[in-house]
Amino acid sequence: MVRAQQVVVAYGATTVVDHVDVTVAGGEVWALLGPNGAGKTTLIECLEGFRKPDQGQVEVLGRDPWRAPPGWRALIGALLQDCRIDADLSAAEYVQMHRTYYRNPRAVDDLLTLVGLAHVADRKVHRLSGGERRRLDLAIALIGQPALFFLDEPTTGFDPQARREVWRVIRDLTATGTTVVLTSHMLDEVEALADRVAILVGGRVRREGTVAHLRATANLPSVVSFAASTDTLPSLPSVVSTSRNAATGRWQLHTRSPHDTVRELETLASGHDLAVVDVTVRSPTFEDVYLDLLDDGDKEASRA
Ligand SMILES: Nc1ncnc2c1ncn2[C@@H]1O[C@H](COP(=O)(O)OP(=O)(O)OP(=O)(O)O)[C@@H](O)[C@H]1O
Repeated sequence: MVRAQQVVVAYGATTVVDHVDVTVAGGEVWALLGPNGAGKTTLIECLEGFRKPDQGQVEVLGRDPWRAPPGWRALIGALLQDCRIDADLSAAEYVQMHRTYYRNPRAVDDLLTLVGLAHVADRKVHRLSGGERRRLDLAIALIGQPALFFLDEPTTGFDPQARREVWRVIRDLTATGTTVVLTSHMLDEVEALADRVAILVGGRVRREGTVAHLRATANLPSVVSFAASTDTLPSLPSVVSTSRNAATGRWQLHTRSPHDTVRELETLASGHDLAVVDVTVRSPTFEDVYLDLLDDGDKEASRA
């Protein structure tokens, strides 16, 4: 669906996309992550045909997006970051107005139901809440039944329940073969939706793979934490490092095998008649993994 090779974009003397390769297969959710200013929007604009790369080849649905015919654009849906809706129309009228731009538009009712806005179909657009407007953006982006869907921060401003509803809409789309290119700073969203992730730092892809692959590569420790009636602890074989929270007095054991650590802790407690209570185990989140990879990326960039 998407193939980009050695894409370079520079603004004046500053290269913001630096020899990037992208491959996205049909029906896949491919997520692009990276800190502010990493070059994500610039790269996505090249894939959408809104920007011509200075170097490299881009092919989307078999065409160069920059020179693609109008029929090509009808196969692409895009939910941009800053859609501003300003109209004295109802939600249904607003969708209907946009339907006239498409050859095979989805029905208004279907679209409003799909994004959970059927109950406000007759409400004026300017009276919709922020989250409802964003859902209306999503409805508009889905009118043409796109084969490839660009989603930029799709759930910004949504409440937790609404976010999950949008995730469901996205999963339903991919189940019917739609391919999704997602950019988001919300790592739980990326973890919930993405089949593959690329991490862009300083215009270069520093890491790529499934969330599980990125987790395994990072190999971050879990934390076993507990309260205990002691000021000293002997070292346990599975523990990488030990710390104690001065305010709460809780112990924290950093470990790559939390099961072993809990077992060793039980043995220690029973052997020394030690009261160990309120034991919790926290695995690294995808956010921990991402931040760790960014640290590594920074080190690699400074070495380069
Ligand atoms: N028209 C322009 N002229 C000069 N510099 C630009 C222009 N557009 C973007 N930039 C710079 O290029 C870099 C990459 O911008 P881009 O918008 O692609 O980043 P991003 O990863 O999408 O960031 P964010 O997460 O903040 O949206 C930034 O440093 C930005 O300031």
